[in-house]
Amino acid sequence: MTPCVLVFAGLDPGGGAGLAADILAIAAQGAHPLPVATAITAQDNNRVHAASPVDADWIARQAAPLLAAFDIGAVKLGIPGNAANAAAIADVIRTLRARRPTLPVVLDPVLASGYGDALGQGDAIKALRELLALATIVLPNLPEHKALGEIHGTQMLVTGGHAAGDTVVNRWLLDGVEARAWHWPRLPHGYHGSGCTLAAALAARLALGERMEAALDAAQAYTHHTLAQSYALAPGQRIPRRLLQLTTS
Ligand SMILES: Cc1ncc(COP(=O)(O)O)c(N)n1
Repeated sequence: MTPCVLVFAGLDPGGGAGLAADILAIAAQGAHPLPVATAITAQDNNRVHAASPVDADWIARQAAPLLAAFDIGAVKLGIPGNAANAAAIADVIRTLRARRPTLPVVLDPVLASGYGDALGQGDAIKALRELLALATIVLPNLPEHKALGEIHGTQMLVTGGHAAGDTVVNRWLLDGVEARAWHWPRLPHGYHGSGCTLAAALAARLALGERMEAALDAAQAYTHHTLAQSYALAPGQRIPRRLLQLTTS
């Protein structure tokens, strides 16, 4: 059966990040996305102009029919929008975990856009706190890792895209101790939605039943490929190519 990944994330109508990115990245792994909207945003490939959370009631309302009808193999968390939405998402996860205690939950702790634009209301770290405690693995970039610190009992993949150098080093930490590091050749551009792509692909791989190390391998290789094959819609950040191109030779 095709496994489902329940996604909580914001809508980027530019199609570069958030739900649109997650849907493509999950489908590309062979899993089925269940996209629950947490916020509506106004953005292009570079800047976030505005973000508005959905009513917190609508988190449970969107998720309820999905929980009733579908077998959920993993959860991917992007921006919650505000603290009330984060609490409602945490309730959904607790319901799912009561059925399946080992349910993988992948959290992309988005504190701001690449340019530092806000993606929600209120203190983003405070809103994430309850979700961080429920996550199986958290994928912070270097600035996010610095802001969050270590989270006891939670695995992390700290992505090194923000450091200098010809290689991007992604570090897998178990309780703060490095289990493995991956080295990827640095690509020459900036990308919109690369963090979303990696977290969504990882959640899909876990839903497909892969073990964490294999899933991390596959999700990073896929993400690197989407960046290497990226395309431009406008000057500035490029868009990861998340769907394979069919050749017609
Ligand atoms: C709705 C939404 N969610 C997340 C991001 C961050 O994207 P990135 O993966 O580039 O950090 C974004 N720009 N918009």
